[in-house]
Amino acid sequence: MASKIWRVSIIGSGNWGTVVARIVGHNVKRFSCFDEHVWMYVYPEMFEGEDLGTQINRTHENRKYLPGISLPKNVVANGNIHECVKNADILVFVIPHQFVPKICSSMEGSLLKSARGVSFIKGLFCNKDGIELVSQYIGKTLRIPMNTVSGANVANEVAQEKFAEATLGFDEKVTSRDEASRLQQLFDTPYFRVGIVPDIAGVEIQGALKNIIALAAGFSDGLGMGSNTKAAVIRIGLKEMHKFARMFFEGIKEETFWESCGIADVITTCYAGRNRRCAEEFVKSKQPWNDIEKRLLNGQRLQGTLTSQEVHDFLSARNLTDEFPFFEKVFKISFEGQDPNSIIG
Ligand SMILES: NC(=O)C1=CN([C@@H]2O[C@H](COP(=O)(O)OP(=O)(O)OC[C@H]3O[C@@H](n4cnc5c(N)ncnc54)[C@H](O)[C@@H]3O)[C@@H](O)[C@H]2O)C=CC1
Ligand SMILES: O=C(CO)COP(=O)(O)O
Repeated sequence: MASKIWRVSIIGSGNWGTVVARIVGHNVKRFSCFDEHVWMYVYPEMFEGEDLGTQINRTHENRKYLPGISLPKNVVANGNIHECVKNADILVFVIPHQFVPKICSSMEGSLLKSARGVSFIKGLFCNKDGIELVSQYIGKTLRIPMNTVSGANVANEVAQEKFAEATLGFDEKVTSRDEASRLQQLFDTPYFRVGIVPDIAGVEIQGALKNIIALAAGFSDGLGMGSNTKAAVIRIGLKEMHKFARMFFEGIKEETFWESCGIADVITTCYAGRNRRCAEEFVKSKQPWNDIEKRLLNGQRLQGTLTSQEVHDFLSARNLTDEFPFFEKVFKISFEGQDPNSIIG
């Protein structure tokens, strides 16, 4: 595998998906071990009277999800999932997690046997029956080895090349250090520094759960509380995130909580993320989540509300909601009309 030229496909072209495609598009030209063309799957939709993928290839800009940022010309948008993935050695998944099952089923039978994947998705599949990381779900469904990347990465800031860090998690049983380093090369730039840790679950679970903490931070902002309150929300949220990760995933390394995928992502999301912004608006406007998402995000998707529901279903099926009172409060404020003031105290 190490001497082969890797062809890369990006599955996703939303706000973060487009930034990841931009980074990869630049990086494959820097290293001879990658094919210089990068496919980017664009979910078919019309924008400004034109098919979005066609517009991206004409303008080299994703004007719907990342306006004002140019894409390198070697990133080629395509609305046909089979064509995007059939020759790919590396599949980079960056779509909202609710769309993963459908995308995976549309890819089945199209992949190279040697393909492998990296998930940049921040979400979780959990319900009353059990819990699964998104990367585990993709790996099992498509029968490919998976890795994961997560970090303090508000997309619009990374797009403007403002310095950020991220963490690449890999499983030492299926991905060698050499392969993990080559993946690191694919994503690392001087303004986007990617560290590697042999701990997929530790990296990924935090990326999913921090979105619940961000909702609480948004409630606090919506109530007009100050920074001490928000710091309290972050502290309590971090403790529950740590407890949840430890309780339901074996082998998570303590050091991973201190990487970009951990505490740093909680901080940035609680100050600059979409979940925070929509939660502030939820408290102020008292409108339903769907209306707020449509009004504020122009087609981008929230992950925290769904994750809050999923975590609640999972915990309540096991009579464990009392063990996670903070997550439970976020759920009740979000979906059962509980007073947002109850987030603290
Ligand atoms: N935006 C950000 O700042 C960051 C996002 N992430 C994570 O990356 C993942 C992807 O997020 P974004 O790229 O920001 O997406 P986004 O929030 O911009 O969502 C829009 C994307 O969803 C696609 N979409 C809409 N309906 C669809 C359908 N039925 N089937 C398939 N795709 C559909 C759209 O075509 C578009 O590509 C999420 O898990 C998010 O949490 C991670 C780090 C930063
Ligand atoms: O994950 C993010 C920053 O690291 C972005 O979070 P939001 O989805 O809340 O914008």
